[in-house]
Amino acid sequence: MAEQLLKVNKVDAGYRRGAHAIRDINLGLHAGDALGVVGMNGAGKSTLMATIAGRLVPENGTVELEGRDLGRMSPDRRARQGLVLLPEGHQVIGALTVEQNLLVASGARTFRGARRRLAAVADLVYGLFPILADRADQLAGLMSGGEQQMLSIGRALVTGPRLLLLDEPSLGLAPAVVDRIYDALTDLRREQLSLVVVEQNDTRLRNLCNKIVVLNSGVVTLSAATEDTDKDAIRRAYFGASHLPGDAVLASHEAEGDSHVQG
Ligand SMILES: Nc1ncnc2c1ncn2[C@@H]1O[C@H](COP(=O)(O)OP(=O)(O)OP(=O)(O)O)[C@@H](O)[C@H]1O
Repeated sequence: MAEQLLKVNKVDAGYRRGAHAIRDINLGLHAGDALGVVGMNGAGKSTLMATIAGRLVPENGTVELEGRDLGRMSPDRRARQGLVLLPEGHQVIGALTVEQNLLVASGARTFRGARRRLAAVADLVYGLFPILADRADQLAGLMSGGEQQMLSIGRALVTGPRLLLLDEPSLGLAPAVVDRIYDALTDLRREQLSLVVVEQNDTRLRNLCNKIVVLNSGVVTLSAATEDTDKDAIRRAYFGASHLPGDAVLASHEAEGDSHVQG
């Protein structure tokens, strides 16, 4: 079998020595895979993403890219290797225009270099999100939450990722906007971009991703091919076998995930 693009091997990580927010995490991803990570508030999803991206150094275990232990490699260097994190919240510079945001995000040292990098992915970025082309000269800070999220994804794409980590890309967005974002992520998968996507709710992840992991209190409680799992199995892993709630509790979580108001 081909070498894994990403391997997370027995990782413990956290914010204080000995107090692990995530424990004994094992994950594997091949090129072209999309892995969905689901879990409730505080389950450890962002901690896992931060650890893969190099913002946190694991206390135990390793994160490997194509078989190479990334050790203490900085997030910037990981991004240059194609491992790019889009953290929670909109990652735009409000005082710059849409196009300037994309140029700055390219990381090129010269304006000409930035233009070249943007030109190389412009068809992809503007094809996914035509509104970014229409609003190229608008200040990013004046755009809606949904448009800012599209620009955030555009900024990540300009860096030329091979593996894109998205932390709750639907957070705070209206369902129609979330649909638009997930359509774009589906298109990116077709372009062979590998993805790890974190959400509190599994509904959209099950359509996008070929693998699903559920985190509960910092540990993996389910790890499966999406086709081998179903909503009930995810629900049990999500809440933990010792605490199976009634439908009302899950429904309220699902409603929370699907009914954010800002677009
Ligand atoms: N910067 C931090 N310093 C100390 N503890 C933290 C920090 N960030 C997160 N934690 C703790 O680590 C645990 C996991 O948090 P994490 O943010 O990874 O969960 P999450 O699944 O991403 O939650 P959410 O869906 O609310 O973003 C929680 O107990 C949280 O309180």
